[in-house]
Amino acid sequence: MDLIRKMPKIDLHLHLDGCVKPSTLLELAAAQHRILPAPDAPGLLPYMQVEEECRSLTEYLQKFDFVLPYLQNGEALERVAYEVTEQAAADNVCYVECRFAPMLHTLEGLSAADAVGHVVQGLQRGERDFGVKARAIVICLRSHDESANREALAAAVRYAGSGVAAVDLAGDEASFPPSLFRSLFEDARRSGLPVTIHAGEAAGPENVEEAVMRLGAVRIGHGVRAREDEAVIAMLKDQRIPLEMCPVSNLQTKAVSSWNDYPIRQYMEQGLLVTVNTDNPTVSGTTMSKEFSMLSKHFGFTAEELVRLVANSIEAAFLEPAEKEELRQTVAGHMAALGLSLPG
Ligand SMILES: O=c1[nH]cnc2c1ncn2[C@H]1C[C@H](O)[C@@H](CO)O1
Ligand SMILES: [Zn+2]
Repeated sequence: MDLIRKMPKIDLHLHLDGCVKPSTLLELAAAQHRILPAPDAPGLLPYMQVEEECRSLTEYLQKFDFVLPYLQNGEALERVAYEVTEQAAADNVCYVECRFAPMLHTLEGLSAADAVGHVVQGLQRGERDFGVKARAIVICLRSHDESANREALAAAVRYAGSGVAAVDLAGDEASFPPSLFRSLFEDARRSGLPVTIHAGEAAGPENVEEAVMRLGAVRIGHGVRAREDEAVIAMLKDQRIPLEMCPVSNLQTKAVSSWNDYPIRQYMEQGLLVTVNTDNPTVSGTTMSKEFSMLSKHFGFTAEELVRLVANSIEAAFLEPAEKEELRQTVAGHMAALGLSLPG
């Protein structure tokens, strides 16, 4: 566990509104003169974190409704983004891609572009203070209409290359298949921003295929159910599409029924480019170190195998080649100090 904690790690799939600290929520609520249902951090946690008995992605997503009312101004957004980098540094995560849906933060008059601007500012301040590299990913939501999603996309394009690294599609996968978003993502691709899409989490492998082949996704969020179709697995392998797997979250949302059933080893043996991420540290009660510990506990992952996952994340990162090389050098240096070598 100590080696896992010290190991330099990368988190490519983490939602801003899924990692608000209860202690921060208390302060945000006080500053906004809002009443919370509990007076202290331990009392708030059950409102912000799923229980063992979570039955589905739909139930999991309800936890986000609790924090969103407090994330409606620039100061709050900048603060939670800053704390993403602080939390990353505390777990030796040296690069983080933090995703969020700007339209969820416009309920009190903030524009989508301003929301993105504040998050980017928080991440950049965190980069300076904590020595963690950070980029934002802008999420379009499955439950939002075309015009809301176009506003989110326009905000992403405005910050493309200056803080925003990609666009994503998230939300209720079971009710809204990716095919509904073809025209939106055609425009996203035209803008030059890379695309990652949540798929194969709460619906089948056809969504993974659609996301890659029709929506132009160059990475897939989760992809757990891709295993139900050999042709989809072959496509992911041939096109070297990274999977952003989030083991603890995937168990909670019932993308799989048990650890025994989790296809991570199978995917690695099939030659897929697997990365491991947290999804929502507060909602899921996890950290990168916990994710790696679970893999070591349930699948016997060795230190070398965990290092391979970190190397995969470097390959999958939405960074320019020179920045990626710089990240590789940093990670390789930290690994070497622990007696570990980063594969090329
Ligand atoms: O695992 C997930 N799958 C689909 N949507 C998700 C997941 N985790 C968070 N979200 C949604 C809820 C958040 O409010 C939104 C923006 O971060 O993204
Ligand atoms: Zn996610």
